[in-house]
Amino acid sequence: MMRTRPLKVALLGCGVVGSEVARIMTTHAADLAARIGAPVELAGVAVRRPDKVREGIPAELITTDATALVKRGDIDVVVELIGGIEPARSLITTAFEHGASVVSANKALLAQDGAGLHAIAEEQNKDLYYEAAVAGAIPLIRPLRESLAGDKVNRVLGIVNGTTNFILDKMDSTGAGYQEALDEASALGYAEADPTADVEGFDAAAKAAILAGIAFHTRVGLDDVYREGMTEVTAADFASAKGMGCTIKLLAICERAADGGSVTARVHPAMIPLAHPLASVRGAYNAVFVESDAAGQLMFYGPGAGGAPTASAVLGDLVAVCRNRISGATGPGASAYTQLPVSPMGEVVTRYHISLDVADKPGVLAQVATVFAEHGVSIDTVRQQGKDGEASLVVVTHHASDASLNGTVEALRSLDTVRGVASIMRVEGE
Ligand SMILES: NC(=O)C1=CN([C@@H]2O[C@H](COP(=O)(O)OP(=O)(O)OC[C@H]3O[C@@H](n4cnc5c(N)ncnc54)[C@H](O)[C@@H]3O)[C@@H](O)[C@H]2O)C=CC1
Ligand SMILES: N[C@@H](CC=O)C(=O)O
Ligand code: NA
Repeated sequence: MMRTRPLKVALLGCGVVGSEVARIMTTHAADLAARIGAPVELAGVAVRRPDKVREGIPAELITTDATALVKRGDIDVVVELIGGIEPARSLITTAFEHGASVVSANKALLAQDGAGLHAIAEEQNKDLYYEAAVAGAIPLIRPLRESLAGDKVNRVLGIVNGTTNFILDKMDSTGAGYQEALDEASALGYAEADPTADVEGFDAAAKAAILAGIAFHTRVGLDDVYREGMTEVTAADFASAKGMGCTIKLLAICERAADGGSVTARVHPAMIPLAHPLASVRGAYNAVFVESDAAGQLMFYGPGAGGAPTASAVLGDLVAVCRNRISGATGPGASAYTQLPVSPMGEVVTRYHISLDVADKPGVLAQVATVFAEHGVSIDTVRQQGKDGEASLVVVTHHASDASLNGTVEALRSLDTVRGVASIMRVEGE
């Protein structure tokens, strides 16, 4: 039966995502009411620039005082879409304290203080939902928190940043320059307010921290995630990758150790074989593999960024939270009972592609091979190309620990015959 009193929603931020949330709330109002069992009313919209024309949003709903809005006391759900740490954190906390549940897309904040916010939500018996915070429109948080709650997840691996995938795809498929591709991603609403968060891997690292915490029922901080961005990836790296039948993607990889006693989380560019499903993830799309004991391998794929796709995930959360308000229930809270330690990057084991500039003279190859052997790093393939007394040597290793590989590279740099280490890239997905 339809409840007549509407559920009141306060929207904080009306930018790329917020404006789409407001639009869908208006255009789909009747369907949302039918699915929830009560009308949902936009009761206030906090913005920074009140003079901007916002089609479809009555002027009387606009305010620049977000704090007063979340303190009103008649608000059922606060939808936080301003981003950043402050004032977002204080506004969410105040919202809980004044009786509202919260939907957010703010991965930076959730990675930094998800535990604290969950604790306040639980204290106040309110919901905190954030499907849009990881992999945009793709249902991933809810499947991990709910659908897979009876299984044991061992690995989460994928592309979780739309902007960098868009840039890498453009560089690879059209030969576009890095800056040109980044400008286009920003214009399309994919990039963060400061795109450094995307290209330096901070955004993907925040998502990895959130995913690892939920997947392994533990707490993984932002500082626990090893992070390398994609600004150093060059056209030469793409050429090398092509030579190996690979492409380059920025990956987030969260793993439970084989003995189950610890976890790792990392973000870095990696070569992956063209035949791997992640290689064909184009533009701002994301794709994430989840491996678990009973389900086996699951793949989640879809738009990872952009106003409307992200708004879809926000609206899904809004419906869930509204349903909970009506039934008097709350959804699942934080689950960090395993308290697994996070191992350092040095213990991660993977394969590597190393490109060296060396002197083109007899014995160099043997010298280089000896350094690898001395550090316990086994070589899979070596390719050598001569150029005017110099040569480039491309070594692909078998699985080795990051610490052994770093030791090898350090020793290689001290050889007279090694002029430089042109690039080091991990090889995943084989
Ligand atoms: N754009 C995307 O594809 C995705 C964005 N997100 C997240 O969604 C959130 C919003 O992102 P976008 O809409 O892209 O950013 P945006 O920069 O387009 O919008 C944020 C809006 O909040 C406003 N704002 C900032 N501080 C405010 C304050 N104190 N009071 C009122 N308004 C304030 C800004 O003026 C701006 O209009 C961020 O947390 C972002 O990380 C998540 C997934 C995808
Ligand atoms: N800037 C982010 C937006 C979505 O989370 C991205 O590009 O993935
Ligand atoms: Na999502």
